[in-house]
Amino acid sequence: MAVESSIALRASNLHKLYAFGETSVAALRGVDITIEQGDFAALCGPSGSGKSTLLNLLGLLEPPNQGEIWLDGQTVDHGATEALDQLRRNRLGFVFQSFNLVPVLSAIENVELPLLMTSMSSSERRKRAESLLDAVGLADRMSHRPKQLSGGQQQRVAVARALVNAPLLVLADEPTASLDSQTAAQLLDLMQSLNRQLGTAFLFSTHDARVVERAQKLFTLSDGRILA
Ligand SMILES: Nc1ncnc2c1ncn2[C@@H]1O[C@H](COP(=O)(O)OP(=O)(O)OP(=O)(O)O)[C@@H](O)[C@H]1O
Repeated sequence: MAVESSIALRASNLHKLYAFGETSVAALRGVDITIEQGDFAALCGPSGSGKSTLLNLLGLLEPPNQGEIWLDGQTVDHGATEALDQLRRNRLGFVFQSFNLVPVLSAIENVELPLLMTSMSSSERRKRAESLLDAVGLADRMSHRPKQLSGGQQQRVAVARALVNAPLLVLADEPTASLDSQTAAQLLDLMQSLNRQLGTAFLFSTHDARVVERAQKLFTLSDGRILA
């Protein structure tokens, strides 16, 4: 099914069930969500309401038990592993609460990582990674390893890495949760300015009221459903 071109991602009637032994948990129970190009959107809700599960499904990291996802106008086929990997690599970026940088690589090598699977030349890769590290204010930290950087700086590297493949949408799971409030505010300023500058859509989950305030769009999850 084709969807309108201003829509970055749409999901309909998503269900996710986790089963273990005789018990199971319905983490998502019929979620509909639309992210338009250029959105700066937040997903909030109490612990256990399904925020991470929803981000994992929208990030094509896990398949739903039921429901459909359209990304960049294409219906996602969860069985087509290679096409799924390619779609994820080319159209999505990820930021995690715990930064998830590779400790033995420098900041610039971490940012270049998503480009290694593309046909881009090494000089072009380096140029893109440099320009993104510059954009996140880390031009003077390119050769530092993650442990030589502060938490806020590490998360900036992660934001640069998420954007290096020029994705349509960045999914960020509690991106400010490991940061103090001042650093969290600076990271949000940065994400917001990159959102405006590059037109990349952002969807981030959060518990933090200050993060929620910045969002143009707010989705509230409760017990596996999005509240109207
Ligand atoms: N891999 C898994 N196996 C089994 N149950 C899971 C798994 N992942 C999540 N769940 C369950 O699904 C429900 C939703 O979890 P999820 O992590 O999506 O919530 P959340 O809103 O992100 O919570 P938090 O804010 O605490 O991170 C919870 O009841 C959780 O225990």
